[in-house]
Amino acid sequence: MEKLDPSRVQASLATLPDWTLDAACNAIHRKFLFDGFVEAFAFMTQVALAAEKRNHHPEWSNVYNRVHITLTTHDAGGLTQLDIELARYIDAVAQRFALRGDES
Ligand SMILES: C[C@H](O)[C@H](O)[C@H]1CNC2=NC(N)=NC(=O)C2=N1
Repeated sequence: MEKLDPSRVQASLATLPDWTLDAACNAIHRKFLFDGFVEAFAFMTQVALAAEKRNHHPEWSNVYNRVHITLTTHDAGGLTQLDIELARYIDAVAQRFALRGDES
């Protein structure tokens, strides 16, 4: 999978307003705040199954009701279309939960 060039990254991010690009433009990240651990883990379970199906996996951490996700393509050394598509899927899953915000 080809690394996206900077203009493609910018264009894709325009459609993913809740995701932040890192300084090196090699990864995007988003923080989620759920009602509690059960909701956070249910969200993670759905994302995990989709990630495994795509063979494209998030870097993430969870503390109680917080989930922090970073997406990058290790094999390409940066962002690819796989990250953009996984981010879109993750946003769709998150929409089914009552998010308390994405502040940390
Ligand atoms: C061997 C296996 O196919 C690769 O390591 C896959 C697995 N999941 C992956 N996930 C992500 N985010 N980036 C990768 O480059 C990647 N590579």
